[in-house]
Amino acid sequence: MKRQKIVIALGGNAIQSGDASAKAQQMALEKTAEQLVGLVEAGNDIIISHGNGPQVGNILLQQKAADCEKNPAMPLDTCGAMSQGMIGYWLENAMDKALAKRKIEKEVVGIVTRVVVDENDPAFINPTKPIGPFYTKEEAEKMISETGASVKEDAGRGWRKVVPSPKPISIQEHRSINTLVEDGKIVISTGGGGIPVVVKDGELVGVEAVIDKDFASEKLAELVDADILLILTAVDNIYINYNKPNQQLLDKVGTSDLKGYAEEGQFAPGSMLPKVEAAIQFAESREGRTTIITSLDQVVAALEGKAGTRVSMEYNKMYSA
Ligand SMILES: Nc1ncnc2c1ncn2[C@@H]1O[C@H](COP(=O)(O)OP(=O)(O)O)[C@@H](O)[C@H]1O
Ligand SMILES: NC(=O)OP(=O)(O)O
Repeated sequence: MKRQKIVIALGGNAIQSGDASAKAQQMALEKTAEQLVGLVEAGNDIIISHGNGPQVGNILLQQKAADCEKNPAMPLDTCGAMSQGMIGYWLENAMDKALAKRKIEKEVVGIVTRVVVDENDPAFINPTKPIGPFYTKEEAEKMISETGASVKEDAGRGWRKVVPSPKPISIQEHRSINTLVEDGKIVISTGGGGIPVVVKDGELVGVEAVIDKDFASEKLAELVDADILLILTAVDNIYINYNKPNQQLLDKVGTSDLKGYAEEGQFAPGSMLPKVEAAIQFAESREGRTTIITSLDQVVAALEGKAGTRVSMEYNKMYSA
């Protein structure tokens, strides 16, 4: 396999599947790291990013539960930073352990990453990013009437608190991230989509938001000039007519066809749609760039072209030729 620079966006199931305890999440990340090390063993340079929706929502609830004069609740940008540090720390330990098992000597470095957004992004007046635990419809309605909270249905899975999710414009630490990866380090960065900041009077100021980690990973992949954006989630492939009797797996798809499928409404907003949009954006950002969407189990096979969905402009030409 040719050596490639890969930005990996880890989906929720790589960190947490039900049990939100530290132990369970650390164990999930150990399994995740075992798979990711396969990419390092094959000689690739990797930068790992990850989601934080469940974790940042839980941290926010913990803040509110403890809120008092001597122990004030922290704002959402700071909760995002906490989730980034927490998951980054677990991931560093998990990667170290998996590397040691395979006798690979590589340093793992976590970077606290700030992501610049636009303070006029329309997302600030239309919160859409689900965070924290799931609620029933009845619980959600009670929360809305009692607290005025923004709570919405999340892709058919239940009801969750929603917060603004502005689009990433730039990644403050991208040059240092690239220096580290070029120096052979495994870098963990842009966790939870990055800590959202806006530029005010020449300074970076945190804002109440959670950036989508697939969009932030895409931005990072462009900025570090990655070859591949690897989006890992719970399914092996993207499908059209997903979960219907005529479901069809996509293995290689051109960005033009994928845009068409998205316009048809093939991808659920809030779950597969942001991944598809990020996939198209990266694949179209420059000739030769590929996005792969697959599951953790298929990660090495997908890099070898034997699994997963590959998105590239190359396939537009192939099918229109
Ligand atoms: N057309 C589709 N093809 C594949 N998966 C889809 C599709 N539409 C919706 N999905 C769902 O989207 C999920 C991925 O979104 P989500 O769980 O939000 O991502 P994450 O892994 O980042 O937490 C898949 O596990 C699948 O259930
Ligand atoms: N920040 C973010 O996109 O997290 P999730 O992937 O967990 O929703």
